[in-house]
Amino acid sequence: MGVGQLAAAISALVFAGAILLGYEWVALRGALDDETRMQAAIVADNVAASLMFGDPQAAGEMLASLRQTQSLRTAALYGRDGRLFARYVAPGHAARPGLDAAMPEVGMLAVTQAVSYRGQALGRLELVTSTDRIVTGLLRYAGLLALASLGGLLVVAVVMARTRARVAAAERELHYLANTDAVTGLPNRRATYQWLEDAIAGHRAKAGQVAVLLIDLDNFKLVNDTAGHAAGDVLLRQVAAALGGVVRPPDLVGRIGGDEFAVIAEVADAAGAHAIGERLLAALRTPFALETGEVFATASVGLCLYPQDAPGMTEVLSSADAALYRAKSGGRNRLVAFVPEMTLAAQRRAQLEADLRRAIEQEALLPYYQPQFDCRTGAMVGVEALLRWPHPERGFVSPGEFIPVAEDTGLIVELGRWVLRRACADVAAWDRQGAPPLTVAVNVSARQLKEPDFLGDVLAALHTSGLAPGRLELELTESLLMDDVEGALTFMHAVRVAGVRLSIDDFGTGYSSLAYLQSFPINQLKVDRKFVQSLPVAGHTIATAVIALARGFGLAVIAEGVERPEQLEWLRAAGCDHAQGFLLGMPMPAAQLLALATRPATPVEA
Ligand SMILES: Nc1nc2c(ncn2[C@@H]2O[C@@H]3COP(=O)(O)O[C@H]4[C@@H](O)[C@H](n5cnc6c(=O)[nH]c(N)nc65)O[C@@H]4COP(=O)(O)O[C@H]3[C@H]2O)c(=O)[nH]1
Repeated sequence: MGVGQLAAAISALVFAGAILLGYEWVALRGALDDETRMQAAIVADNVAASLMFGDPQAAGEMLASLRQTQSLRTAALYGRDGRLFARYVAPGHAARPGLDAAMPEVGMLAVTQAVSYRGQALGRLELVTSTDRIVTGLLRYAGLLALASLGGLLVVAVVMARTRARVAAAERELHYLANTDAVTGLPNRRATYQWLEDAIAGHRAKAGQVAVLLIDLDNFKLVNDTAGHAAGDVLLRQVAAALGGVVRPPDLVGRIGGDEFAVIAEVADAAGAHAIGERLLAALRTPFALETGEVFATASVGLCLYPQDAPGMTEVLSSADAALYRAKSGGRNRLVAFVPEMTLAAQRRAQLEADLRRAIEQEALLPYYQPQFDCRTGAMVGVEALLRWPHPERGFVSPGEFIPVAEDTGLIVELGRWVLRRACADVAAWDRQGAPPLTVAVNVSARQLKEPDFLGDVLAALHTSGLAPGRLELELTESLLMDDVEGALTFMHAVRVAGVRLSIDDFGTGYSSLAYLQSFPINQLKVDRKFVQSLPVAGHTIATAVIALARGFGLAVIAEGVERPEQLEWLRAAGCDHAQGFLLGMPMPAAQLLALATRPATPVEA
């Protein structure tokens, strides 16, 4: 209990005690008054005869009988003329001056009673009693009250002190929980940002810079998915320890997201910040030991300096984020420092995302179709569906620009579902309008494959359009397959059972191992246009190898990006089954493709 509270409690108790004592005084004094009056009435009756017969001795004896009454001080009987007739004075006390003495002394209570006989006034009797007994009782009562109050105060003070200690401990616990990451024990996002805010606020007058390094683990998701969450937590703790080993107080390492950490350090200049960034990368390049084996948790690091690169907390964070994004998109496992152009790129990207969201809502994107031809017969055998986005201000935006945004934001799931439905519906409609039975290849993103009901989406698109499953070909990229081999295999087997065809896009550009290739239930390999473009001068080694590989595994092979007749000629001679490219047909709107497909002669013969 604080001094102020104690004083308030004591004042309240004193006030309450005073009211109680006052009340008690009035009550007890009233009782004494009643008692004395009653005595006076009895004595008055008894002394009436003495007064009437003028016998003061008998009256004095009668008054003296009151000696048993402890508090009585004097009893005096006055005649009709007001003269004293008889008196009793308690031993050790003085007599009162007379009946008309105005007020009784302090501590005394005086009661007068008329003495009469059959209605005839004979005189007056005055009894004076002391209130000492009441005062003594009240003092005792006040003492007890004070003792009880003190005891109560003591108990309250002890209880309050304990409650306070408990509240303080709970507050400390809450503060810890609110500011600490439960897995690593590092400051969490909130505490890290608070630290940054304080560092910026405290820095203003100082020289040097506050460096913000955002660290994103490159392989964490893979570890979490393959080795389980417990292993993921162990890895996070080891990473936290490794980062902590690089940074010295007062600099801070915090965990600000699933696999995102931040380091806030006060440095002399940009070189100092770079040095920390490099040390962080080096610390994460050493393998971490998990129960399932060693893993490498390399990281991408984005660096931004306050005040050199950004004027405040929000800007410094978004700029570090832009640098981190650049580090990730630039191939990961690297440190990228913020440069002003990144802000523009980030703004452009954010704008693109907003525009894309709107375009998807308004179904403003278009499926274009690029024809695919049989290299031997020259007949059109299929199409590849390629998205086009006619942007109201920017004209056609390249899928190379908006597909990664759609993938990052998850918009690709909805977009991909829509393309699937449109592509199947368009090809089925062409059938009805006299086109040859074309296959339609649709690109699939890794994110779509991870959707639990992607297979359901594929089957629904086929069912709604009425297209035979064998006419739909899903194009999967090598990197997509290697991202989650088990998941991809499960999906591939299921979709193949349904009769849908599978093709590996951009073959030769990823890291697929031949062992995997053997286990993938695919129908076709697609030679990447990078190899086709340098044909026939260069690139033929890989192109020949891919064609041979396809033959070996009993797969069809298609070449994309055929731009020149000699490339087509080379592919035809090398035994490539199908070809697509600007030479044979540009990606075009559905109506134009239908016109081309229903035309008697095919361009490959040209
Ligand atoms: N230089 C050259 N290029 C040629 C030639 N013939 C065709 N191309 C281009 O090559 C790309 C082939 O598509 P991709 O490898 O699947 O690569 C596609 C694909 O990965 C992605 N994409 C496009 N539409 C979709 C879609 O609906 N879903 C998904 N997930 N990705 C899509 O965007 C990428 C780029 O698409 P586009 O810009 O349409 O670019 C297309 C096409 O226009 C040629 O002779 N020379």
